[in-house]
Amino acid sequence: MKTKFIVNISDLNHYFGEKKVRSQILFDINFNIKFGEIVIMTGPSGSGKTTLLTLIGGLRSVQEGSLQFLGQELSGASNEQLVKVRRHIGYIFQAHNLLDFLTARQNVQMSLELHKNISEWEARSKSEAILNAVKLENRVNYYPSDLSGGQKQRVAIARALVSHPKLVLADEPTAALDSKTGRDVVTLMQKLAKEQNCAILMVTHDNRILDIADRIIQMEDGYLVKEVCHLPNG
Ligand SMILES: Nc1ncnc2c1ncn2[C@@H]1O[C@H](COP(=O)(O)OP(=O)(O)OP(=O)(O)O)[C@@H](O)[C@H]1O
Repeated sequence: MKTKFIVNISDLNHYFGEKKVRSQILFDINFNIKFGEIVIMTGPSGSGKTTLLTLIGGLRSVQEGSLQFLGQELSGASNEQLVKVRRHIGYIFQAHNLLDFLTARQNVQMSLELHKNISEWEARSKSEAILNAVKLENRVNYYPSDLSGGQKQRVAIARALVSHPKLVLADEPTAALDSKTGRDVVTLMQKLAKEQNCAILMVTHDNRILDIADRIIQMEDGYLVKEVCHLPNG
């Protein structure tokens, strides 16, 4: 049966450490993400947001409970299966994580190189097109050190979206930006994601951007404590 959810989590628990120092970080998480939906996750520092994001992203192994991505169970998945899952996901982090020795285009193109059936010419032209979409057409050959914070974050958005992922995971993408630039960056993410029917799960402490969400969820001490649905302008 085809699932309407891109992510489907039930009774998920997670622990760090072993034996006596083992401590539980996530408790009984139940939550879904629909195709094309923008979900914002908030909550105090240390409440487990990044841990949950990395589990959903196939960047760490599920220990207890169920986490399905596109209907595929990630609990007990092999490394190979996790690598395949990651191809459907774009990642955007606070510190943009661009490679300094590659130009804007090369940084974007790198993420297409995971997709082996794309020729170099095609990868290059797709990369230039998406840099165009984030209004960096005149910065294609610039290195990250010659770009502003907002421009770097736009390259990171282009890199995350160039392969048309089903889901983008963003961890505080506006943290290093002033409020206007931060706003522009998330508006752009929202626009591109809606065009591509790509879901976004974004961790943020930035109250000024909450209105771009279809849904807001809140973490506290490892629990998902609150969910606000159907915002008026979501
Ligand atoms: N690799 C690790 N080993 C042990 N404990 C960890 C590890 N990673 C995170 N933790 C602990 O797990 C808890 C949740 O951390 P997490 O980074 O998920 O929180 P967060 O809500 O994303 O915080 P922040 O908003 O500060 O980024 C914290 O108490 C943290 O110290």
